[in-house]
Amino acid sequence: MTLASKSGGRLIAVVGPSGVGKDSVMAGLHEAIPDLHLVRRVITRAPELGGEDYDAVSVSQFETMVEDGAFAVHWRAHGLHYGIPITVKYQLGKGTDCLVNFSRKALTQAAEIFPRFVVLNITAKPETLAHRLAARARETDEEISKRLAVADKPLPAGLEVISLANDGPLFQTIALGAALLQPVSL
Ligand SMILES: Nc1ncnc2c1ncn2[C@@H]1O[C@H](COP(=O)(O)OP(=O)(O)O)[C@@H](O)[C@H]1O
Ligand SMILES: O=P(O)(O)OC[C@H]1O[C@H](OP(=O)(O)OP(=O)(O)O)[C@H](O)[C@@H]1O
Repeated sequence: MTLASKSGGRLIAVVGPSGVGKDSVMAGLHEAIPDLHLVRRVITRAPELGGEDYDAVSVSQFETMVEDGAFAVHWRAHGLHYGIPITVKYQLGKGTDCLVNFSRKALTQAAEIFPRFVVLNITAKPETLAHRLAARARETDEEISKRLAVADKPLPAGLEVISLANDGPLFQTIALGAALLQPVSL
C-alpha cells in the first residue's frame, strides 16, 4: 500500500458485546477529544429509544437508501438494519478521525473499504454486561437474553485492534481510551 492511500483520518470502529459500554465510551471520548467525529448511524429502530443519537428509518426507507448507495457499510443484527452513511468518507478525506459503533461481523468488509481502519474493542465481564443491560432497560428481558447469548464473538484476524476493558468506572475507561487513541506522531 502506498503512503498516499494511507492518508486521511482513521475510521475507529468501536465493537464489543451489548451492554459493554460502546455508546457511553464513545460519548466520553468525543468529549475528551472534540476533534473526533462521532458518526451518526441510520437504524431501523423506533426513534428516541435512548442511548446513541441515530437516524431512525423504516425497513423500506433503509432498502431504498441501500439501492441509492447511501451507505459506506451496512449490516443486519438483532433484527435491525444498521447503515454507516457514505458521508463518513468526506470526513475521513478531510483528515478527521471518525468514531463509529460497529458490528464485529462487518469488520472484515470495512477493513477493505477504509484505508486507515482501527478497531476499538471494548470488553467487560459477563456479569457486568447482564447488570448493565438490565439497568439500561432499552430491550425486553427476552431481547436481553438473546444479546447476552451472543456476547462472546471472536474478532477476525489481521486487524489493528486496541482493547479497552470497561469493568471499572467510566471516567477511567475514557481516560485510558483517549490516551490509546492519541494520534502517533512520526
Ligand atoms: N463503566 C461503566 N460503569 C457503569 N455503568 C456503565 C459503564 N459503562 C456503561 N455503563 C452503563 O451501561 C449501560 C450500557 O451501556 P451502553 O453504552 O449503552 O453499551 P453498549 O452501547 O455497548 O450496548 C448504560 O446504561 C450505561 O450507562
Ligand atoms: O456483530 P456484533 O458485534 O455482535 O454487533 C451487532 C450489533 O450490536 C450493536 O448494536 P446496538 O448498538 O444496536 O446494540 P447494543 O447497544 O446492545 O450493543 C452493534 O453496534 C451492532 O450493530
